[in-house]
Amino acid sequence: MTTRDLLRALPVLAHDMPSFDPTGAPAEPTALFAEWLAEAVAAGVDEPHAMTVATVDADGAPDTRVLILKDLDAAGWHFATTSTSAKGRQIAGNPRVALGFHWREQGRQVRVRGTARPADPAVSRRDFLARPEGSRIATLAGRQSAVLADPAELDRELAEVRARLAADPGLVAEGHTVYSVTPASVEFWQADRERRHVRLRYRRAADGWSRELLWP
Ligand SMILES: Cc1cc2nc3c(=O)[nH]c(=O)nc-3n(C[C@H](O)[C@H](O)[C@H](O)COP(=O)(O)O)c2cc1C
Repeated sequence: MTTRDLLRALPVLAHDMPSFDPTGAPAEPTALFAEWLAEAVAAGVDEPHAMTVATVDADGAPDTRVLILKDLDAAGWHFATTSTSAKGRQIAGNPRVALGFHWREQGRQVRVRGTARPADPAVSRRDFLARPEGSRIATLAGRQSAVLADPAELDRELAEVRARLAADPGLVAEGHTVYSVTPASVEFWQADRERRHVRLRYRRAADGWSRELLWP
């Protein structure tokens, strides 16, 4: 079987999915996102807090990777990473980002477009200290996205950091940064088996949010 045949034999949006009535949608996109996230968790969606984060580099070329959503509040969607990583440098050069969530089991997609801002250093510090030991060791070993010339170097660094952390449990990785994404637009997409998908887009307006339906 060719890869093409393999791909074309795979079903898509063929399972039972919830319906979405946009007429009853809340005025704020964060409220609808919180509802959908809670429903995704209740439905047993695997890693519903994993999202694709798109950035652009200094040449305007897009880049994406998966990150974990750490919080959602009035400031927006939060994630944590290293400011000196590829994405951290890209955000420093151009803070415009996009987030993508895909909750396969429910046929749902949420797209957020907005601006990322680093949180107060005290917030990032608290976030770091609340992380499991393994995550702290990995971040303290640092240099995310730099070229790894020799895997043995990583093992040495991890062992060294583990010893340093045991001696000083309050160690904080300098570059660990919480970013919040202030949304400019948020789109909620609900699949339909008959392909009559529902799309609701919120756009920031002078006095709150405008809401509009989109053709599927
Ligand atoms: C499910 C999943 C969750 C991840 N969560 C994070 C995260 O919260 N923070 C992070 O820095 N990298 C996370 N990663 C790794 C990133 O996808 C990426 O490889 C890393 O941050 C380097 O990205 P960059 O080179 O674009 O800076 C995660 C990867 C996966 C698959």
